[in-house]
This record gives sequence, C-alpha cells and structure tokens, in this order.
Amino acid sequence: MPPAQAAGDDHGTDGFRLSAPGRHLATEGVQARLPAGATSTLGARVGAFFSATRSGPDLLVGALPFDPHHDDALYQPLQRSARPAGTQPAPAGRVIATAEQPSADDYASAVGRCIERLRAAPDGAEALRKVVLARGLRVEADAAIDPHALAVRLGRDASVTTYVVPLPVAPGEAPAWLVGATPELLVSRRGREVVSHPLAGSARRLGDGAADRACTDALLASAKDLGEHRFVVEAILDGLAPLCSQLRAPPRPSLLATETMWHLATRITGTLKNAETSSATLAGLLHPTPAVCGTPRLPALQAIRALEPFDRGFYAGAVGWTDSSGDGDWYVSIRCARVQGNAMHLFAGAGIVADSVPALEVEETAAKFMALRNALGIDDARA
Ligand SMILES: C=C(O[C@@H]1C=C(C(=O)O)C=C[C@H]1O)C(=O)O
Repeated sequence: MPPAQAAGDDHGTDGFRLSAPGRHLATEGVQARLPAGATSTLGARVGAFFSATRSGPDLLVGALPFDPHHDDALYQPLQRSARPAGTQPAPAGRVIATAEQPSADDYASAVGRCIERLRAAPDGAEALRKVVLARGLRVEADAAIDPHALAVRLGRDASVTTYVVPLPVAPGEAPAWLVGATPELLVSRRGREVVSHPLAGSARRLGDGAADRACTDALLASAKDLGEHRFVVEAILDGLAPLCSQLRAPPRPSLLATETMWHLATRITGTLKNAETSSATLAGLLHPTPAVCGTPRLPALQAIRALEPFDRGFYAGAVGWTDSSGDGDWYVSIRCARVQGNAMHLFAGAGIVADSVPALEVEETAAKFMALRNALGIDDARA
C-alpha cells in the first residue's frame, strides 16, 4: 500500500459539502489524499489510511466514480468548516449555450438497441435483465459557475441531499467539482446499524394533485417499474446478507417525492455481525447497484460502455464520508453536474428493461434534468 500523498495541485483543493435538513458536513483544504484505487479495494485502503497515526480531522471525504475499475478521489480535509451563513449569490452568470450529448433522438435509438439486447438475452442467472442508460446536457455560462451557490439553490428542495465534491483534474486545468442534489442513499453506517435507501422506478412530478395521484397510482402498480425496483433491492439484500445478523426490507416499495420527481423507494435496514465492517467496505461492496448500472453488474457495465457516447466519470458513482470508527454516509451521485469554469456537464439516466419504451425513457431523463435546470434557470425543452 503506497503512503498517502500530500496535497497536490492537480485537484480542486477545498470545498467539500454534504448537506440535508438537520445534517451538514463541510470541510476546507486537503491534509492528505487516500491513495486512489478501484472500488473493490476501498475498504482496505481506508482501513490502512486510518491505521497509520496521523494528525488532522478523523475524516475522509470524496467521491467514487461510476466505473468501479476506475480510480476514486477521497481525501482527509484540513479542517471542518461551519455552514455558510446568509444568502448566496446566483450560481452562474447567464446561460449562453446548451447542447445535448447525445441528442434525444440518439438516446432513444440507444435505448431501442438496449431493449433488443435485453429481449435477446437467454434465460438464466447470468443473462442481462436491466441496463441504466444515461444522457448528458452540456451548459455554458458567460461567467464561472459557483458550485457552492448552485448547491444552495438545489438545497431549496428539502427532500434531497446536496453535495459539492472537488474532483481530480489534469495538471494546469481549472478546478472541477461534482455538484448535485441526490434523493438516494447508497449506504449509511452508525456502529453496527446499516441503512440503504435505494430508488428505481420513476415519473415526473406534475404539480397537480389529481394528475400526480393518477401518476403515482400507476407507478405503484406498474409491473415494469416494480421489476426494475426489485433488481436493486435484491442486489443490496444479497450484498448485505452475509455481513448482517438481521436484515429488514418491506415487501413492497413506497413512494419518495422530490420537488420534481416521484420514485419507488425501499428502506433497507440491517445489523452488522462484525462491528469492524466499515461504511467504506459496504459502499465498495454495493456500488454500483442496479439503480445506476443494471443487472447482472458486469454485462450491464459492458452494455453501458457500448451504448453511451461519453465517460460517466463521477456521475452515478457515490459521494460521502467515513471516519476511523467506520461510520459514514455514502449517497448515489445522481441529479448532478460536473462543473468547471464556465462549463457544466449535466447527467440523467433511466433503468431500461425488456418492456421499456424509448420515448418514455427520453421523457424520464428529461424530468431528471429538471432539478438542475430549475437551479440554473434553464427552461425545459422537454427534449
Ligand atoms: C440514474 C439516475 O437515477 C436512478 C434511476 C432511477 C430509475 O431508473 O427509475 C431512479 C433513481 C435512480 O436510482 C439518474 O437520476 O441519473
């Protein structure tokens, strides 16, 4: 295991924030970086980091990338900081350009090709059952985008956890951040108690009582959405079962509402057999769940690589913190954008199964852009 690196100049150096009503973690600066590695080695690297005697806060913060084979970006901050007081400036100057990547039409055809693959998959445990396909929206402003002001805007929705995480950049590049407002908890650990709150199965929130009731009734009764959801719950239960003496999940999902979306949600709780099992080990084991990747994991990853025309980077990864006791919170990094200078890259994805309909997945991903669009003041083209 290589020693932790000193703070370098190839990362954004400060400004981690993770915030929800009643919970707020903010840090400044970088004391030491966790040697980067693949997601499966996260628990071991975090354990080795904390077993070395070190000064500074008892804390690692940062992000896991979507692709579990790529390097993560975690560090020990210099210090915790207080919640910023008062009002924030606008997050960006004027938005001067937006560009879909891919276009809505190209996304619909990728979904169509994905459905063909799913329908052609043979029966059997290893066959492809679900793939989460994402699309992007590039946004350019006429001034540098302030990630913290954007997060404050996003945090007007009390149902989400907002985050700002400094990301690695190439030497000489401007600092970059992942900024978002996630409704989805990958895993949280306090002592032996573990919670995961996965989502899958979604619809746009319409802001009209009767229409929303019809929409949520349909979501709760949809065999397609319940099936998409079940894959996620089963993967998390399968991952946690060997590590837990007790594991509980309600038999059917319930509804979770953000200001812009409805989701099917299941709150899973467990008690660890071994108090040494850290939140980093749990996050490393569970990520990426079928909520953002698909099932089975490996063929779904291969389908995503073949069908998506961009690298997800830290979108659909996880953001969070852990301390030396192993406690920590890890959220699924969705409803987010990579922010760098005047440019942003927004992402939204949707779970595809054999009976998905491409046009509806275009609509679902359009709806999932809304939280960020609203915060930036960009109209919904319904693209
Ligand atoms: C992939 C995203 O969302 C995920 C996919 C969902 C779905 O397919 O219904 C729901 C919530 C998230 O787990 C995203 O928002 O980009």
